[in-house]
Amino acid sequence: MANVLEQVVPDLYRDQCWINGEWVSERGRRVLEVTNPADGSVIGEIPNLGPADVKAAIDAASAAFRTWRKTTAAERADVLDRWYREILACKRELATVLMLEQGKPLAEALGEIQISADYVRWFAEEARRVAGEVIASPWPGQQLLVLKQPVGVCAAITPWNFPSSMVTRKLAPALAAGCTVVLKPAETTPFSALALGVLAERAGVPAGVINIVTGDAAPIGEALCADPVVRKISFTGSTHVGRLIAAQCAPTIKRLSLELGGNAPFIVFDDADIEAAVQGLMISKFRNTGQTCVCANRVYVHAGIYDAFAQALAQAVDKLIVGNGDAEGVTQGPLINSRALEKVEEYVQDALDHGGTLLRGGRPHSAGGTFYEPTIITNVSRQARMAREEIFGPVAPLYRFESEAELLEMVNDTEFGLAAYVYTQSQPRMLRMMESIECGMVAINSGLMTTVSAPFGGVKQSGLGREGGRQGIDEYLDEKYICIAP
Ligand SMILES: NC(=O)C1=CN([C@@H]2O[C@H](COP(=O)(O)OP(=O)(O)OC[C@H]3O[C@@H](n4cnc5c(N)ncnc54)[C@H](OP(=O)(O)O)[C@@H]3O)[C@@H](O)[C@H]2O)C=CC1
Ligand SMILES: O=C(O)CCCC(=O)O
Repeated sequence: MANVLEQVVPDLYRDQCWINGEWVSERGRRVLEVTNPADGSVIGEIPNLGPADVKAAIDAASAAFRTWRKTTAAERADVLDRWYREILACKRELATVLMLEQGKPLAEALGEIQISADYVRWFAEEARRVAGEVIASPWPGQQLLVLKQPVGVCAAITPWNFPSSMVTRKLAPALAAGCTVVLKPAETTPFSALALGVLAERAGVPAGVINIVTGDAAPIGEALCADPVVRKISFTGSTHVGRLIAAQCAPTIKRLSLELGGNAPFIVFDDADIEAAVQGLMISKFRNTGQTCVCANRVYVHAGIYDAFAQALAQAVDKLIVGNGDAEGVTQGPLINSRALEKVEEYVQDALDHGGTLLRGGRPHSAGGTFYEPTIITNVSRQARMAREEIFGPVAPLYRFESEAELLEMVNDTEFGLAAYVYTQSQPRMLRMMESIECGMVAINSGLMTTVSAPFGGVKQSGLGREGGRQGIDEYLDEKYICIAP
């Protein structure tokens, strides 16, 4: 009997990997079941590929690189543009796959598919704008040039929280630059990536330019990191795995883009528009049920408005609707799996043990499974684990501050440095904050900053490199200096 995905999206469902333009089955190996986090039901199966299959994918990418790198920017832009159109034409089906494997509400899934497509279009445009440099020579008659060339075979390892947009945010700039790719999507959410592969094939992406392998992350990751043919790895996921990948890539000195964990401060000054700040926090904190790396992780509220803000936030949280992604009006899906649920439960208990007070939620949701109640905890201690570690769940911890100096000391007291949010009406304060917070991205009076045209990424242990923006394509280009004597 056909499984759920096969029934719902027959044209986009693949339970095979894509290597050298062929759809490859498990070849007698184990298959892995993929479940819907909303109810635990099995929605499909994927091959659990081993190192030999990964090697075949790398070899295919290497062979394809020889010709793909020689295509013109306009040719690559045309292929990407066709991929963009195929994605948009299947927006609803792709959103359904995403919702079923990841759990996010359908409206959010549709939004993710739109931005996935937009990354492809953005980098189709950027492909044409890659330009080198001519440098003023210190030697008479000599020419000094800088060429930009594709890095080579790249590997992309993508997470389960944005199973579609993280794929195109990596693959589109790679292809635009002239690189070829081996993609390993998260085991929990592989079908969005495989469906994007189907559409890439329809768009005419040549065999071997994109290869998709599925299975256990550790051996596949190791094979990708160890192979000298792979010249770059782009990874999004936990800082823990990011460190491991960096260490595994050290022997072959690969280029790395690492988009890792965050610990975003969300700061509300006493001159802020409280209503706007609450609306911003609802987006920043509760989008994707708190499972984004830029989610507000620490909410700092000035003592003068702390109680009023907490009350307004509680009223907004009361309006959230928890449930299956396809149910009318649902805003909060399940957590990705039982490990994620346990982690959230532990962090909440720890915050309460450290003196925090529950204002809302604080328990698994009555819907069961991995659903968790949208939660607010006030008076959270700086010693609580959630002050230092990424919660990755629908929990808003509130901290009180009095002075800017005290605030900045707390805000920067973290190994992470991805995103920060500041709500204030004071321009001098905005300037001081945007200069002083140690992070890669600051949103001022806004709870959402991700867009294809801006460079996304962190400092400190939140990662290396930038994705999106005009910077995103540079991650896939090497610079070659040429010195020409007469
Ligand atoms: N920056 C971000 O957006 C993300 C941050 N996180 C953070 O990590 C926490 C734990 O989540 P978790 O899913 O365990 O995070 P992981 O870092 O384990 O998973 C993220 C990605 O890394 C892959 N991966 C896991 N182990 C390896 C490995 N040894 N080599 C190569 N790739 C590997 C996973 O593949 P597979 O799924 O197949 O195991 C997945 O694709 C979250 O609570 C959150 O704090 C998690 C995901 C995304
Ligand atoms: O969590 C991430 O790794 C990416 C976030 C993308 C977004 O903000 O939409």
